[in-house]
Amino acid sequence: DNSQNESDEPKAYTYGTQIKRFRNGIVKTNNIQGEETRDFTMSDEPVLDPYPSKIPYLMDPSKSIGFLQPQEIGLADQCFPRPQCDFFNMYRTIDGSCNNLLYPTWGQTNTANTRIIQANYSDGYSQPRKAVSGHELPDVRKIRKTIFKDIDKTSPKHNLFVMQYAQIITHDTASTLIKEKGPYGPVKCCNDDGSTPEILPKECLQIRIPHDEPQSKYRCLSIPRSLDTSDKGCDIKPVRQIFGASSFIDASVLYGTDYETSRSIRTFKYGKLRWQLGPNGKSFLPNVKKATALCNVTQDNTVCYLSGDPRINMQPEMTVVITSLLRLHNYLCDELSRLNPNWDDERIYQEARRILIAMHQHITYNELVPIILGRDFARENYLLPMTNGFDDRYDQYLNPTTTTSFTSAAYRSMHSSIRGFIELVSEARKITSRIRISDFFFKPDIVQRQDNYDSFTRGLLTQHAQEVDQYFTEEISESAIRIPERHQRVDLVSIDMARGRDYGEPPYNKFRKLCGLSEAKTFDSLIDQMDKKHVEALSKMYEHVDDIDYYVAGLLEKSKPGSLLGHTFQCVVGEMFFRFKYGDRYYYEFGNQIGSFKLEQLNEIRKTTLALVVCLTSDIYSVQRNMFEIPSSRNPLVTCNSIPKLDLSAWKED
Ligand code: HEM
Ligand SMILES: [Ca+2]
Repeated sequence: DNSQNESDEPKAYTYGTQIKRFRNGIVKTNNIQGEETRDFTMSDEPVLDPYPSKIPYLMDPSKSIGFLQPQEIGLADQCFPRPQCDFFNMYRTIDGSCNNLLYPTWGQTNTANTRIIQANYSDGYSQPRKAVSGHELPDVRKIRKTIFKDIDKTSPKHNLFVMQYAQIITHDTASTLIKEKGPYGPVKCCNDDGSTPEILPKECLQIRIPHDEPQSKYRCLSIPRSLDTSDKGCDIKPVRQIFGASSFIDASVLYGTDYETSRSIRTFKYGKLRWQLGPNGKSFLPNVKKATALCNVTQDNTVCYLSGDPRINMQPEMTVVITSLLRLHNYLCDELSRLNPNWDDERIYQEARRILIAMHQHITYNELVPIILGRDFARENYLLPMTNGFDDRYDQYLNPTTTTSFTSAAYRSMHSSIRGFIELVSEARKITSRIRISDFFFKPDIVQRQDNYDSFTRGLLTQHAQEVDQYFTEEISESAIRIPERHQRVDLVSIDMARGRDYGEPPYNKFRKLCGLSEAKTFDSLIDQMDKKHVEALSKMYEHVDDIDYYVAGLLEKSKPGSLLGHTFQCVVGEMFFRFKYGDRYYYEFGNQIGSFKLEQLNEIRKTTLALVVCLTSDIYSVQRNMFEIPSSRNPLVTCNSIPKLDLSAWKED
């Protein structure tokens, strides 16, 4: 009887039918009309991981313990009204609703995150986890100061574009909302003068400063807890977090996730999105010149951009890449109106949006995913796009909703790849200046000064990323969101750990089990995934091996061959990208769906590269083909003229 112990017994029946169904689809290759891609960008790339692991969904079901039952995964669905769906809508909705026609709230904005392992709250409802002994877990700031120091270790091969595109995927698929109102008014986790409130409101996460750190009265780190189903008056147990973005990889960062925003950024002429001309005659996102919590302008003549996502002004490189998507959208509109002069604004907007999303998904699965997860792993788990034909593996029973384990730990680990100083680089690939990133949080003005836009982009292509490891730049762990007038500094790494506890993430050991490893009985058994010194660090920090935070141990794991991530992060991120793909009815490679492309259109989309997008949307003359790797003799700069273009004539209507 496995009803007694939630996660100890194999649940062969969990997902049984769906697994079989998907597996049949895969095993019987005659079901697939096309071929999986082999290597696109580097044909001589060797196999790095001869034994790539499988994501939980594709693993032997008896091993994928820890999964919730389908009805538990969809537990929060009952909290939200069922939207009315138009079954014949060729285009995605803005908020992601009705993507799944059976479960129309799956992936929809302002619904709840889902989980892949049952939550671990100390009260079974919403209070953060405690140690097995019943004591408090170690303070996150203490862990941060002891284990996650600032040591410079750059990736030999990968550039900062990996970091930046990865963050775009984050904002596309997740947006944690926070509790803003408590019973006694707005939630304040830190006083205005930067000191800690004497009684911390229960809507706040306690982040204590360890005693051996220099103390200051004005050093408050506490942060609000995230908004959850109980705030929406929905009493499910344990709570689920509400998120403010559509789960699907649908460029909602550019287009918005609610109808009001999406309309506010449209011109309603020729399908185009609103733009303004920068001083150099190039288009930039609309400048709203309005200070908000997420844009720190003090004077009227400075810049605050508007786009589909409020985090657009967070840091300049984010702004640069979203600006390139804006330019791409408007370029596509020009091309489509030239081909189809009779199309109205709505038609052009929707078609350009559909093409842009497809290009964005293609870059994600063809270029980014193989870098983050490893090409062999990506191939093993059916994440690579096909070279021709349609894919018919849409799975209506696969829930694409963003999971808490992905956002609070596995994918957040890439905060480790951030550089503290950002290089601006000339066409001759000389560094022309270097900025300190914390000077430019929420101050995007710099992007449209002189030719900075191009220089930032070249910087993303030539500057090495940091390794995804236990080291984090103090630019984010000591000064992210430096607000000088409020003496407030934030430690993003401590927040990451605290957020995991806020979400009720189970400890590391559960993820070992989920991902096909054995549950560690003692600290020493962790040695299969990490160096001895890390095992020791963990055993000094935590009382019990079952206490270890997933985020912490995951970052200490050795990375898998060809991947930026260790075993359990690769597993959970892999699972998520699988769901974002096979759970998205509008995924660009699917045939036989209402929103499917024609085959000749699909084959054009497959020519998309990040190189093409950068060439189309900037004044840069040369780029490397493999855009997420540093230029080298194997990955030389080539002129933009030599990058294959898309021929949009397949979109011309008779
Ligand atoms: C300079 C760059 C970046 C800054 C300043 C930054 C900052 C932040 C902040 C302030 C949060 C919210 C923390 C919270 O309250 O829980 C966050 C969340 C997050 N970040 Fe970053 N981040 C950066 C880059 C990245 C990158 C490269 C990734 C790559 C995957 C990433 C992944 C995430 C994820 C998954 C979340 C959770 C999102 C959510 O649930 O809303 N971030 N980041
Ligand atoms: Ca989205």
